[in-house]
Amino acid sequence: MYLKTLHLRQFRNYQEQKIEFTAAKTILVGNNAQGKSNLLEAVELLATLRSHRMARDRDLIKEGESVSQIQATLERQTGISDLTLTLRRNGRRSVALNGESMRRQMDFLGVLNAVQFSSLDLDLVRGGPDGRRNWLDTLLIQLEPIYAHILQQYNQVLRQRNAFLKQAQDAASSPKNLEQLALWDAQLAATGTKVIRRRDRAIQRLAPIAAAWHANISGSTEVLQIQYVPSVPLTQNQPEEVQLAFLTKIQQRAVAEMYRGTTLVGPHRDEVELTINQTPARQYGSQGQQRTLVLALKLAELQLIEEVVKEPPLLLLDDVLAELDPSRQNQLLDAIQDRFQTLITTTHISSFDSQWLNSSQVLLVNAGKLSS
Ligand SMILES: Nc1ncnc2c1ncn2[C@@H]1O[C@H](COP(=O)(O)OP(=O)(O)OP(=O)(O)O)[C@@H](O)[C@H]1O
Repeated sequence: MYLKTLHLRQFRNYQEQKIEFTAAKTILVGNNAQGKSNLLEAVELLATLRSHRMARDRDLIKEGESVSQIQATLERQTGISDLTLTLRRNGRRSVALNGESMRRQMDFLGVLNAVQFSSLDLDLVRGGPDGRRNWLDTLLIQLEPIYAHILQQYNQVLRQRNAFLKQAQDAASSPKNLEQLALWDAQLAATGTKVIRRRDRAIQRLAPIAAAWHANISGSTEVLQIQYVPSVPLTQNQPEEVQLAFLTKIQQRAVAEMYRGTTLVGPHRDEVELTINQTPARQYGSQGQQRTLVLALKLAELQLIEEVVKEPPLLLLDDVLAELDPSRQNQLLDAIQDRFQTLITTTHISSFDSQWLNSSQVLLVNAGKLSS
């Protein structure tokens, strides 16, 4: 797929900016805080309706404005699509495809696919489990857009169940409350099971691809394992079995949940374990080795999305090339070639080899304005 144009209106530090992409690689050059990452974030939003910076919509809208709009034309094998995302200060969003407003955001997801790679991704190795869950969810949204809806349903039930547990804390064992709790348990297990089964499937597909990339980059000296460790034991991926295991576990933790006033079982407590040579990756080796792991994950994401959607997704490289040593840079560049349209941000154009520069479109970014 190929992003032909992008039009930002009152987005972050851009007042109004139209961009036409004229090469498979676009390098955005500028000093810190000029708007390079903001531009990549706009593309990421069109792909996933999420920002890996976890920004609220009101932070995405230009200061002093109430509405922001991101518009793009995208060429796919099936034809050209026009995507529009409108953000409002009150948090209400709307999406349109080819000028037609889409009622469900799910119908908008999956039109544009992109893999984002920034220095924040190192937190996948070093940070807590929520970052890894978030990464997996963002990938799943692109693999199966209906997952966005499933996750939203689960989170809604979780919020309501938590509110109930808090409010019922003092009279937890009254028959009325127990009856009510059983209803919430059933809903949590039903929606949670859908999340767990999809996360399991995605990791099963991603893990061997990432392990192969990792062996390739590390020269086969290291073995990467990615394992999904759901909060509910998953012996089989049959929905009835998972749901039953969910209910059993939640009943075992009922007293603790009532006491703490919050839900202790479910995919919001899942973990994705990354190990290298059987040692947890966060304890293993140098920062360089941790970067290799993240690079392998990103290459695996690219490959998996391509396999599933049958077209190469976009790659958004936010200031990461300079952080990789020359051999890893080359491995990444070799893997991308011209197959994946790539937007790259950098503060120093000198870090690119001349062959690359010759085949790339170079844009300068300065205080929310682009020039060539
Ligand atoms: N909602 C907003 N309204 C106006 N300006 C904003 C808004 N959000 C962010 N900015 C501005 O955008 C700039 C940050 O841009 P961005 O994160 O794209 O930096 P960058 O060019 O990628 O630089 P770096 O190399 O530091 O990552 C800052 O000047 C910030 O004040």
